[in-house]
Amino acid sequence: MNSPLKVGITGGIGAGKTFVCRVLEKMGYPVFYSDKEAKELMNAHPGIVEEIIALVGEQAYEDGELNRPFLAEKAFENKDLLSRINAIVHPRVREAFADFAEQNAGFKGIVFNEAAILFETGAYKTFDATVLITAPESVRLNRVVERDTIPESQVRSRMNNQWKDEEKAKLADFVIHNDGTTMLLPQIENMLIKLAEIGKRT
Ligand SMILES: CC(C)(COP(=O)(O)OP(=O)(O)OC[C@H]1O[C@@H](n2cnc3c(N)ncnc32)[C@H](O)[C@@H]1O)[C@@H](O)C(=O)NCCC(=O)NCCS
Ligand SMILES: Nc1ncnc2c1ncn2[C@@H]1O[C@H](COP(=O)(O)OP(=O)(O)OP(=O)(O)O)[C@@H](O)[C@H]1O
Repeated sequence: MNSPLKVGITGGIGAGKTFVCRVLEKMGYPVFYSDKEAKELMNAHPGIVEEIIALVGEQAYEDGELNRPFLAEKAFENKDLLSRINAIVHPRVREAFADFAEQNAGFKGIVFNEAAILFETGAYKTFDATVLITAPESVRLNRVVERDTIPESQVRSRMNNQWKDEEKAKLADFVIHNDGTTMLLPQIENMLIKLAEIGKRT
C-alpha cells in the first residue's frame, strides 16, 4: 500500500485543534494526537523518565506520575529548559507517529497529526501538508480559562512560547478560521478536497 499523505494540524493554545480533529475523526480520518502521546510517553517511557529526572530532579515525578504543574511552572518560564524537555520528548513522539502512520494507511490515504508546536520546532518540514487553526488571542484565552479553569497568566506564559499566528500562516498550506463566527465545516470540506488533489499528485 502507498504511504499515506501526512498532514500536520497546528495552532496556538485554545485555537481549536482538537475540536477540528474530532470532526475529522468523525469523518473517518485517522488522527494522531502529539500532545496526548507526549503526555503518555512522559509518564511511561523509561528513557524519557530517566532523562527528565536527570534534567530537573526527582521532584519531576510524584507517585510515578509526571508532576505536571511543577514542570509547567518551571518550563514555561524558562525557554532553555523547555527546549531541553522538547529535545527529550519530541524524537520519541515522532517515532510513535511513524508507527501510527504505517498502521493507519488511512481513509483516502490521509493521516493527520495534531501538534501544538509544529512550525516552532521545524517538524512541519516532515509533513506533506500543514494546516493552521486560528482564532484571535482573546478568544483562545477565554476558551482555555474556561476549559482548564486556570488563570489567564498561565495561558499567556504558554502563548509566549508559541509563535504568533501571522508567522505560522506564512508557512501553512491551509488556514482554518475557528473564531466562533466563520463556518467551520465548509472550510474543513474545502481543505479535504484540496488534500485529495495533493494525494493524487504524490
Ligand atoms: C511542560 C508540561 C509538562 C506542562 O504540562 P501541562 O499539563 O500543564 O500542559 P499540556 O501538556 O497539557 O499543554 C497545554 C498546552 O500548552 C502548550 N504547550 C505544551 N508544550 C509546549 C511546548 N513544548 N511549547 C510550547 N507550548 C507548549 C500547548 O498549547 C498545549 O496544548 C508539558 O506541556 C510538556 O511536557 N511539554 C513538553 C512536551 C511537548 O512539547 N508537548 C507538546 C508537543 S509534542
Ligand atoms: N468552533 C468552536 N465552537 C465551540 N467551542 C469550541 C470551538 N472551537 C473550540 N472550542 C472549545 O474551545 C476549547 C479549546 O479548544 P481545543 O481544546 O480544541 O483547542 P486546542 O487548540 O486543541 O488547545 P490546546 O493547545 O490547549 O490543546 C475547547 O473547550 C473546545 O471545545
